[in-house]
Amino acid sequence: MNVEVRGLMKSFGQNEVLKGIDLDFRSGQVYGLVGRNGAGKTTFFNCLAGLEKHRGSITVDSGRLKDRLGFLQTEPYFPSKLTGREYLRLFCKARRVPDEGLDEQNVFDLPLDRYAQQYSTGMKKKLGLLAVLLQRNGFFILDEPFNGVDIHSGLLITEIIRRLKGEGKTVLISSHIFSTLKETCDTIHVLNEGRITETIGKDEFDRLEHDMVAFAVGNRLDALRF
Ligand SMILES: Nc1ncnc2c1ncn2[C@@H]1O[C@H](COP(=O)(O)OP(=O)(O)OP(=O)(O)O)[C@@H](O)[C@H]1O
Repeated sequence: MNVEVRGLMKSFGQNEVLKGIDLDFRSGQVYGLVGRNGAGKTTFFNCLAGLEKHRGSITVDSGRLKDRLGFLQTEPYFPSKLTGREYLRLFCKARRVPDEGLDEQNVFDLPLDRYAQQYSTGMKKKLGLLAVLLQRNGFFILDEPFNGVDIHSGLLITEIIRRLKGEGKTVLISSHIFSTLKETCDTIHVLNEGRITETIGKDEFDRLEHDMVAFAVGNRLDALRF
């Protein structure tokens, strides 16, 4: 699924968070979006998902984005009194895909008959991811998919992203853990003060990481006595 974003702008009152984003997302590609806390990554995702009003255009090569979008939010929301199994069924029903074989497809070994709201942080993330995977979407936005998940699950998620790419899906990830982006992405976009300031291909990931360490650490700690 190919998606073209042009001149996307979003403000909250006087706070101009996105000041004109132009990006292209292509089938079979994995994109990373990095930026400091508050840079606007989640706001950008919410605009793509149609959850926030914005200026600018989002064009899709076929159909409507929202009909093929799997959006894993940073903190997925779960209604009370809904079990993991019921949550997965609800997602399948929304896309009219079969909800059979949920136990076999429960690759994260989640306790599907417990209330999802009572899951741990990592379990909630994995349930949210499983739900959008079962829907067989074409475009995935994964907002911090590795946050809070254990090492085994992190490895599994890395492999899932590789396989989504192999299936020709489009994947957009944000993560504060650079190594996970290095392992999964083809391209990384840097969001800074409302604009995309750098777009980096695989061969430059090490250089970007080096620049980030230099900027983040530099001589900042010299004044700290511990
Ligand atoms: N609903 C809202 N109302 C007002 N301001 C908002 C709202 N949502 C986000 N913001 C502001 O927009 C800016 C970008 O926030 P956003 O959550 O998109 O950043 P982020 O890059 O995802 O940050 P983080 O890495 O911490 O998750 C911040 O200044 C934030 O306070």
